[in-house]
Amino acid sequence: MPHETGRIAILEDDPIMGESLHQRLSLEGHTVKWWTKGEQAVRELTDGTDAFDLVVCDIRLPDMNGEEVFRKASRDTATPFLFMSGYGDIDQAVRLMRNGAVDFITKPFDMTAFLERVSLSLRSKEQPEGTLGISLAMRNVEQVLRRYASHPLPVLIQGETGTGKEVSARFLHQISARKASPFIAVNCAAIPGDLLESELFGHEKGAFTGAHQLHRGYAERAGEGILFLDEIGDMQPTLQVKLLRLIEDGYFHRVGSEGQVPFRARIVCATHQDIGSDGSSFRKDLFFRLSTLPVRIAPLRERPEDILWLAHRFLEAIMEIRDTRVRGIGALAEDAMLEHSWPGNARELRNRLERAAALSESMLLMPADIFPEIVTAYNAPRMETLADAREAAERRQILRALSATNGQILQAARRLGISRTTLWEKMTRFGIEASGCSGN
Ligand SMILES: Nc1ncnc2c1ncn2[C@@H]1O[C@H](COP(=O)(O)OP(=O)(O)OP(=O)(O)O)[C@@H](O)[C@H]1O
Repeated sequence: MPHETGRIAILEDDPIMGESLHQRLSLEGHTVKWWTKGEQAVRELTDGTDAFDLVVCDIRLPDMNGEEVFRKASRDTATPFLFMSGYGDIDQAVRLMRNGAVDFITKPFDMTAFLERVSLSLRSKEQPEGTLGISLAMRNVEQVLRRYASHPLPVLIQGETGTGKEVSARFLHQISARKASPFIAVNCAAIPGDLLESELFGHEKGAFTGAHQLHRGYAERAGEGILFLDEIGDMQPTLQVKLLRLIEDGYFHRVGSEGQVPFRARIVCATHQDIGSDGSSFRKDLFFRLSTLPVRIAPLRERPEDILWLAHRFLEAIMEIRDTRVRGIGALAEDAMLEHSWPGNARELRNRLERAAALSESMLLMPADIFPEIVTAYNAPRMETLADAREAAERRQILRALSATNGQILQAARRLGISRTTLWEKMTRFGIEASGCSGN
């Protein structure tokens, strides 16, 4: 089973568990570091001497809680955390995932399952391949980002949770001249407000009790790259003022210093909140600055063309690294996916497929594999007219053909055995959008 290798840190106080994870990960070809104390982990994760691709972290530790370690180490949120939680810690683990951890696995687990989670976590931060989707909406996003790529101005990415805001920000980084410089991701909701200032701007030695040495913040460490401020809507008002000043002046002060540090990175922010609305308490002047170049990522339900396209990409990635019998998605499961409203967007789609691939016994995924909770309702006979049933089937078949041809309308029409004009007419009638005016 091919897999990614990387630099992995383990934070586990149990000597037997720690030793066995260390041995196994080393055997798999990873470079492994093992800490038994939270304080040790925080120190090494934040002093900038070593960079890790993944931290595998126990939630219960003798000196501090794994959540605390994650918060403190979120000074380097670019490092993904995979949590190992006991059954009673699941709520906490889920909360941590919402705050930026990549994944969690419940103890006790078997080693194969653990290694799969590690591979998936390592891959979760992989660079996008250059295409964000086949829907008109996502192609527009891609075009807009390509247009924005060469500017130094801030970009504001808005969209529901899980729509792919961070994926889009990383895409922007990859297609820009800043590619060779860092992409520093900061989850503003994951770092307590009073800590965020010194995390962003750094602090001088002796700036406050406990500031034993000079600390360079994210703004400095981003160099000439991208400073990605996720969940910007959660930033405290006092810090909003400082961010505004940084954008206007082009420099900032480390906490406890009068000296000016030039800011050379580009700011890209993301939020699922409507921070520009009248009802929002977010500073209007900052909003206008940040949203100079706005991008809106539509929810998945508004771009059904991307559902199967994403599903097949996710499944292929899962099949590459997982020992699964699954080789594809059955037609009924595809129908069910096209009918689902995807409140958790692309993240929900990925999670459902991961679970389905892990649990399914068959080669083709069935609706029950992907939607175990609604399968009864799905199987219940629904009474509809023949005309409605025919239209629904036609719509699904068109979406399948578009997914299989990466949104190429001429090719999709050929596959469907109809003319391009007929396909256009049907797509318009069914409210399906696609890119294709130009020679598609
Ligand atoms: N266009 C895409 N191509 C490939 N993977 C995607 C795409 N969009 C989203 N994903 C996957 O869906 C998941 C969620 O994406 P991402 O973290 O970018 O969303 P988000 O909008 O930033 O979420 P949040 O609001 O919770 O921060 C990730 O696993 C990501 O890899």
